[in-house]
Amino acid sequence: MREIEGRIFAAGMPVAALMEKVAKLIASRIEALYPSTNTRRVGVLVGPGHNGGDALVVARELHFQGYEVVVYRPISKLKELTSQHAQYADSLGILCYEQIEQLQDCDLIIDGLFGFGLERALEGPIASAINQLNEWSKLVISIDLPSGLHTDTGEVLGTAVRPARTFCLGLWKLAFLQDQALEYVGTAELIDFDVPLADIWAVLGPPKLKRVTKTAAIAYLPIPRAPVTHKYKQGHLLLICGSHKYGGGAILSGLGARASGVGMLSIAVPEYLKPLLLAQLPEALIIGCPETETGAIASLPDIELASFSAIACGPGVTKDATSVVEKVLASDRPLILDADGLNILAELGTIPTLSKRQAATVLTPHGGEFKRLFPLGDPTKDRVQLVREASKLSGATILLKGARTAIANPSGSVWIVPESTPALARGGSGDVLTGLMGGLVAAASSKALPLEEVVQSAAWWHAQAGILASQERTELGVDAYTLTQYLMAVVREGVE
Ligand SMILES: NC(=O)C1=CN([C@@H]2O[C@H](COP(=O)(O)OP(=O)(O)OC[C@H]3O[C@@H](n4cnc5c(N)ncnc54)[C@H](O)[C@@H]3O)[C@@H](O)[C@H]2O)[C@@H](O)CC1
Ligand SMILES: Nc1ncnc2c1ncn2[C@@H]1O[C@H](COP(=O)(O)OP(=O)(O)O)[C@@H](O)[C@H]1O
Ligand SMILES: [K+]
Repeated sequence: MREIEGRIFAAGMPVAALMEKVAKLIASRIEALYPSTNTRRVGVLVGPGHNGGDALVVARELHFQGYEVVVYRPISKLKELTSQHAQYADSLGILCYEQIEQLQDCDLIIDGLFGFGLERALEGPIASAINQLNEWSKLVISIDLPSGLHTDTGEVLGTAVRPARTFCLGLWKLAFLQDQALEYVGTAELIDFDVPLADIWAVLGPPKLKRVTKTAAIAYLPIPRAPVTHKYKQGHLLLICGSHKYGGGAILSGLGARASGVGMLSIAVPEYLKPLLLAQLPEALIIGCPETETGAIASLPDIELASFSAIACGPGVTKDATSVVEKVLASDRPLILDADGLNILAELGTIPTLSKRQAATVLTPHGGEFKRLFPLGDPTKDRVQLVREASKLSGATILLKGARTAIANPSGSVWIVPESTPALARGGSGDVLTGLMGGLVAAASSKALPLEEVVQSAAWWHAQAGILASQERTELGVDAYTLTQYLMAVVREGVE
């Protein structure tokens, strides 16, 4: 952002003019959301840099709109432009305090302490003031970033403001897409101040980090179908799932795969599950497999793996299905591995095993599985960086599940699903994703859709179904079976 901003300034845009433009946009959003009729007294936290400058321009605008504005300015040494705005605010009679307590009776607090220029951990009186503010549980909104968060990793540097809403300026800062920052940012809104595309490209090159949008996700679904086609042209998925311990995962993945519209669906399960699966998924070919003593799938009988368009393996298989996982890894079919399929891969040795694969592999770990597969660092920290590194090392597409699921590809690109719902944090919802993605990857062969795009489509679709279900049924009403029943509605709304 700093480099992009630098290009804009070098091209002739005055720094002060940009600050004015940005702050006016913020002020008008505040006026729309919190009219002065109900929000009388506004406290503005002003830091030493241009985040503070923005805040002072907002303070001035709100003052002229009839709000009663007071400022808290804990650091007296200000950048020049910020200092000029501070002087002008003083001249208008806007009161300025060095103690946050003076803002305790405000209806709204605007946080302009630090933006992307925060360099080191907050400590001392500023940190105490932020902690105090958080204890008041007041309505707070942050400019650009909650003060205290690292703009890229989203890590809390010492302490951080917890606003109800954050106006992110210009381009989404990476922090907004990192799980660890989400409990801080509140509702995130982008304030678009017309950053020229040419400057973005000049600094970042072709986009390597992408937010999955509805348009991109829908574009890579296998629709519309060719008018003349047949079931084998629409892909054939082999789903390998289930055990005595975990039977339901097979049904959930099967229902996820059904929603993908895949032409043919074969499901390999332990023999005992066959009648149950047949009852739930009459259209599927159910392959009953011999079982280990522990009730896992022991082997895949008489199956020609090469005849499938894709294989998805893992939900509910348990760690005793090693030989099956070895067999699918050795096949030349696109493979999606999930759940214990991943734990088995980790035991086999992730990177040496994957280096022998001849076809594309997609791994869909949650944080715990990721750590076992790739002991690279803590996946609750800078997830985007970690998942990118894991994909580079392994040559596989890695989908790291979470509140902001991140998908990295061997090409170096990372996709992030920018919207989801904690309603999905529930046993079985990942199984649905595996089936859905498996079906889409298999069906993609009919339209020669690239794997990278298909995986992001699946992740988006899954998250949107969760959102839709939780809107209708509350966050408590999205069990994994219900989730499968909402998949179709997402696409119907998307293509309308
Ligand atoms: N392109 C953009 O995104 C635009 C950004 N603007 C604003 O400019 C901000 C960035 O401005 P700056 O680069 O001045 O950075 P900040 O305003 O984020 O803060 C940097 C200042 O804080 C000091 N500082 C850093 N860490 C500290 C710590 N731990 N304790 C005490 N002081 C510390 C630095 O010495 C520096 O003076 C953005 O966040 C945004 O609000 C807008 O004015 C215009 C457009
Ligand atoms: N807090 C959250 N917000 C949004 N999505 C979530 C959240 N927690 C989990 N999810 C999603 O729910 C699914 C859980 O999958 P997983 O952990 O494999 O569960 P299971 O193995 O029980 O099916 C993933 O798609 C994940 O991204
Ligand atoms: K801020």
